Amino acid sequence: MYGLVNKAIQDMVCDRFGEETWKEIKQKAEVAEEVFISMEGYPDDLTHKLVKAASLVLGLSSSEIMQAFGEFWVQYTAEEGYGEMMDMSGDTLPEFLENLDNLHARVGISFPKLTPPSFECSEMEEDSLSLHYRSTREGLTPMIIGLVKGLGTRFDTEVDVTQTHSRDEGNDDDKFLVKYKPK
Ligand SMILES: O=C(O)CCCCN(CCc1ccccc1OCc1ccc(-c2ccc(Oc3ccccc3)cc2)cc1)Cc1ccc(C(=O)O)cc1
Repeated sequence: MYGLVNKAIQDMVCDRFGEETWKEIKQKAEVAEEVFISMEGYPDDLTHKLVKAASLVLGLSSSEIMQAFGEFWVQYTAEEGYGEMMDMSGDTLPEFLENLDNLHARVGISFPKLTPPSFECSEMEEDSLSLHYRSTREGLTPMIIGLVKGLGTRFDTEVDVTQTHSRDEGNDDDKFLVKYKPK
């Protein structure tokens, strides 16, 4: 995973809970890195250790941490220089979700070490769609719920996300019912 993800976790914790709490989380995660270099590749396990340690230190479940992080990521990356790229990926929540693989392909051209998940939309209705999420990574599914909620905020759209299929149940992807209503 690119360091931008770990840096975003650090910034979210520091913004919301302060530097001291972040130091405690890094210590508990046994992460020695002083800083995360956005363009460096880091083992996925480091990110999982940060989420686990944050869950213990903050007294929140890993799922709550990942959902909050997914929501934070949308605004954070828009502010960290990827806003234009995201603007090009759609003017509405359903459009953006349909273009998410193209967005990752564009990022991957500049940053070849990117190993993005794949997203596919199906059963498109006026106010709902099914979102399929496939990834080489385990355990980040709750982040997707937060990401979709973050897109609801970005597109000023009421959104409701419920997981309908899980890889844990032997499906080859996670599937979410996304209901949305532009405000
Ligand atoms: O892998 C999984 O199973 C779950 C992780 C899902 C995280 N994605 C979120 C995708 C997303 C969903 C909804 C709305 C916005 C989203 O992301 C927009 C986006 C995607 C990628 C980047 C990005 C940009 C540069 C990166 O790396 C850098 C950073 C600085 C300098 C050089 C490279 C890494 C990711 C920025 C915004 C983004 C992503 C982040 C990192 C990676 C990766 O390191 O492979 C792959 C994908």
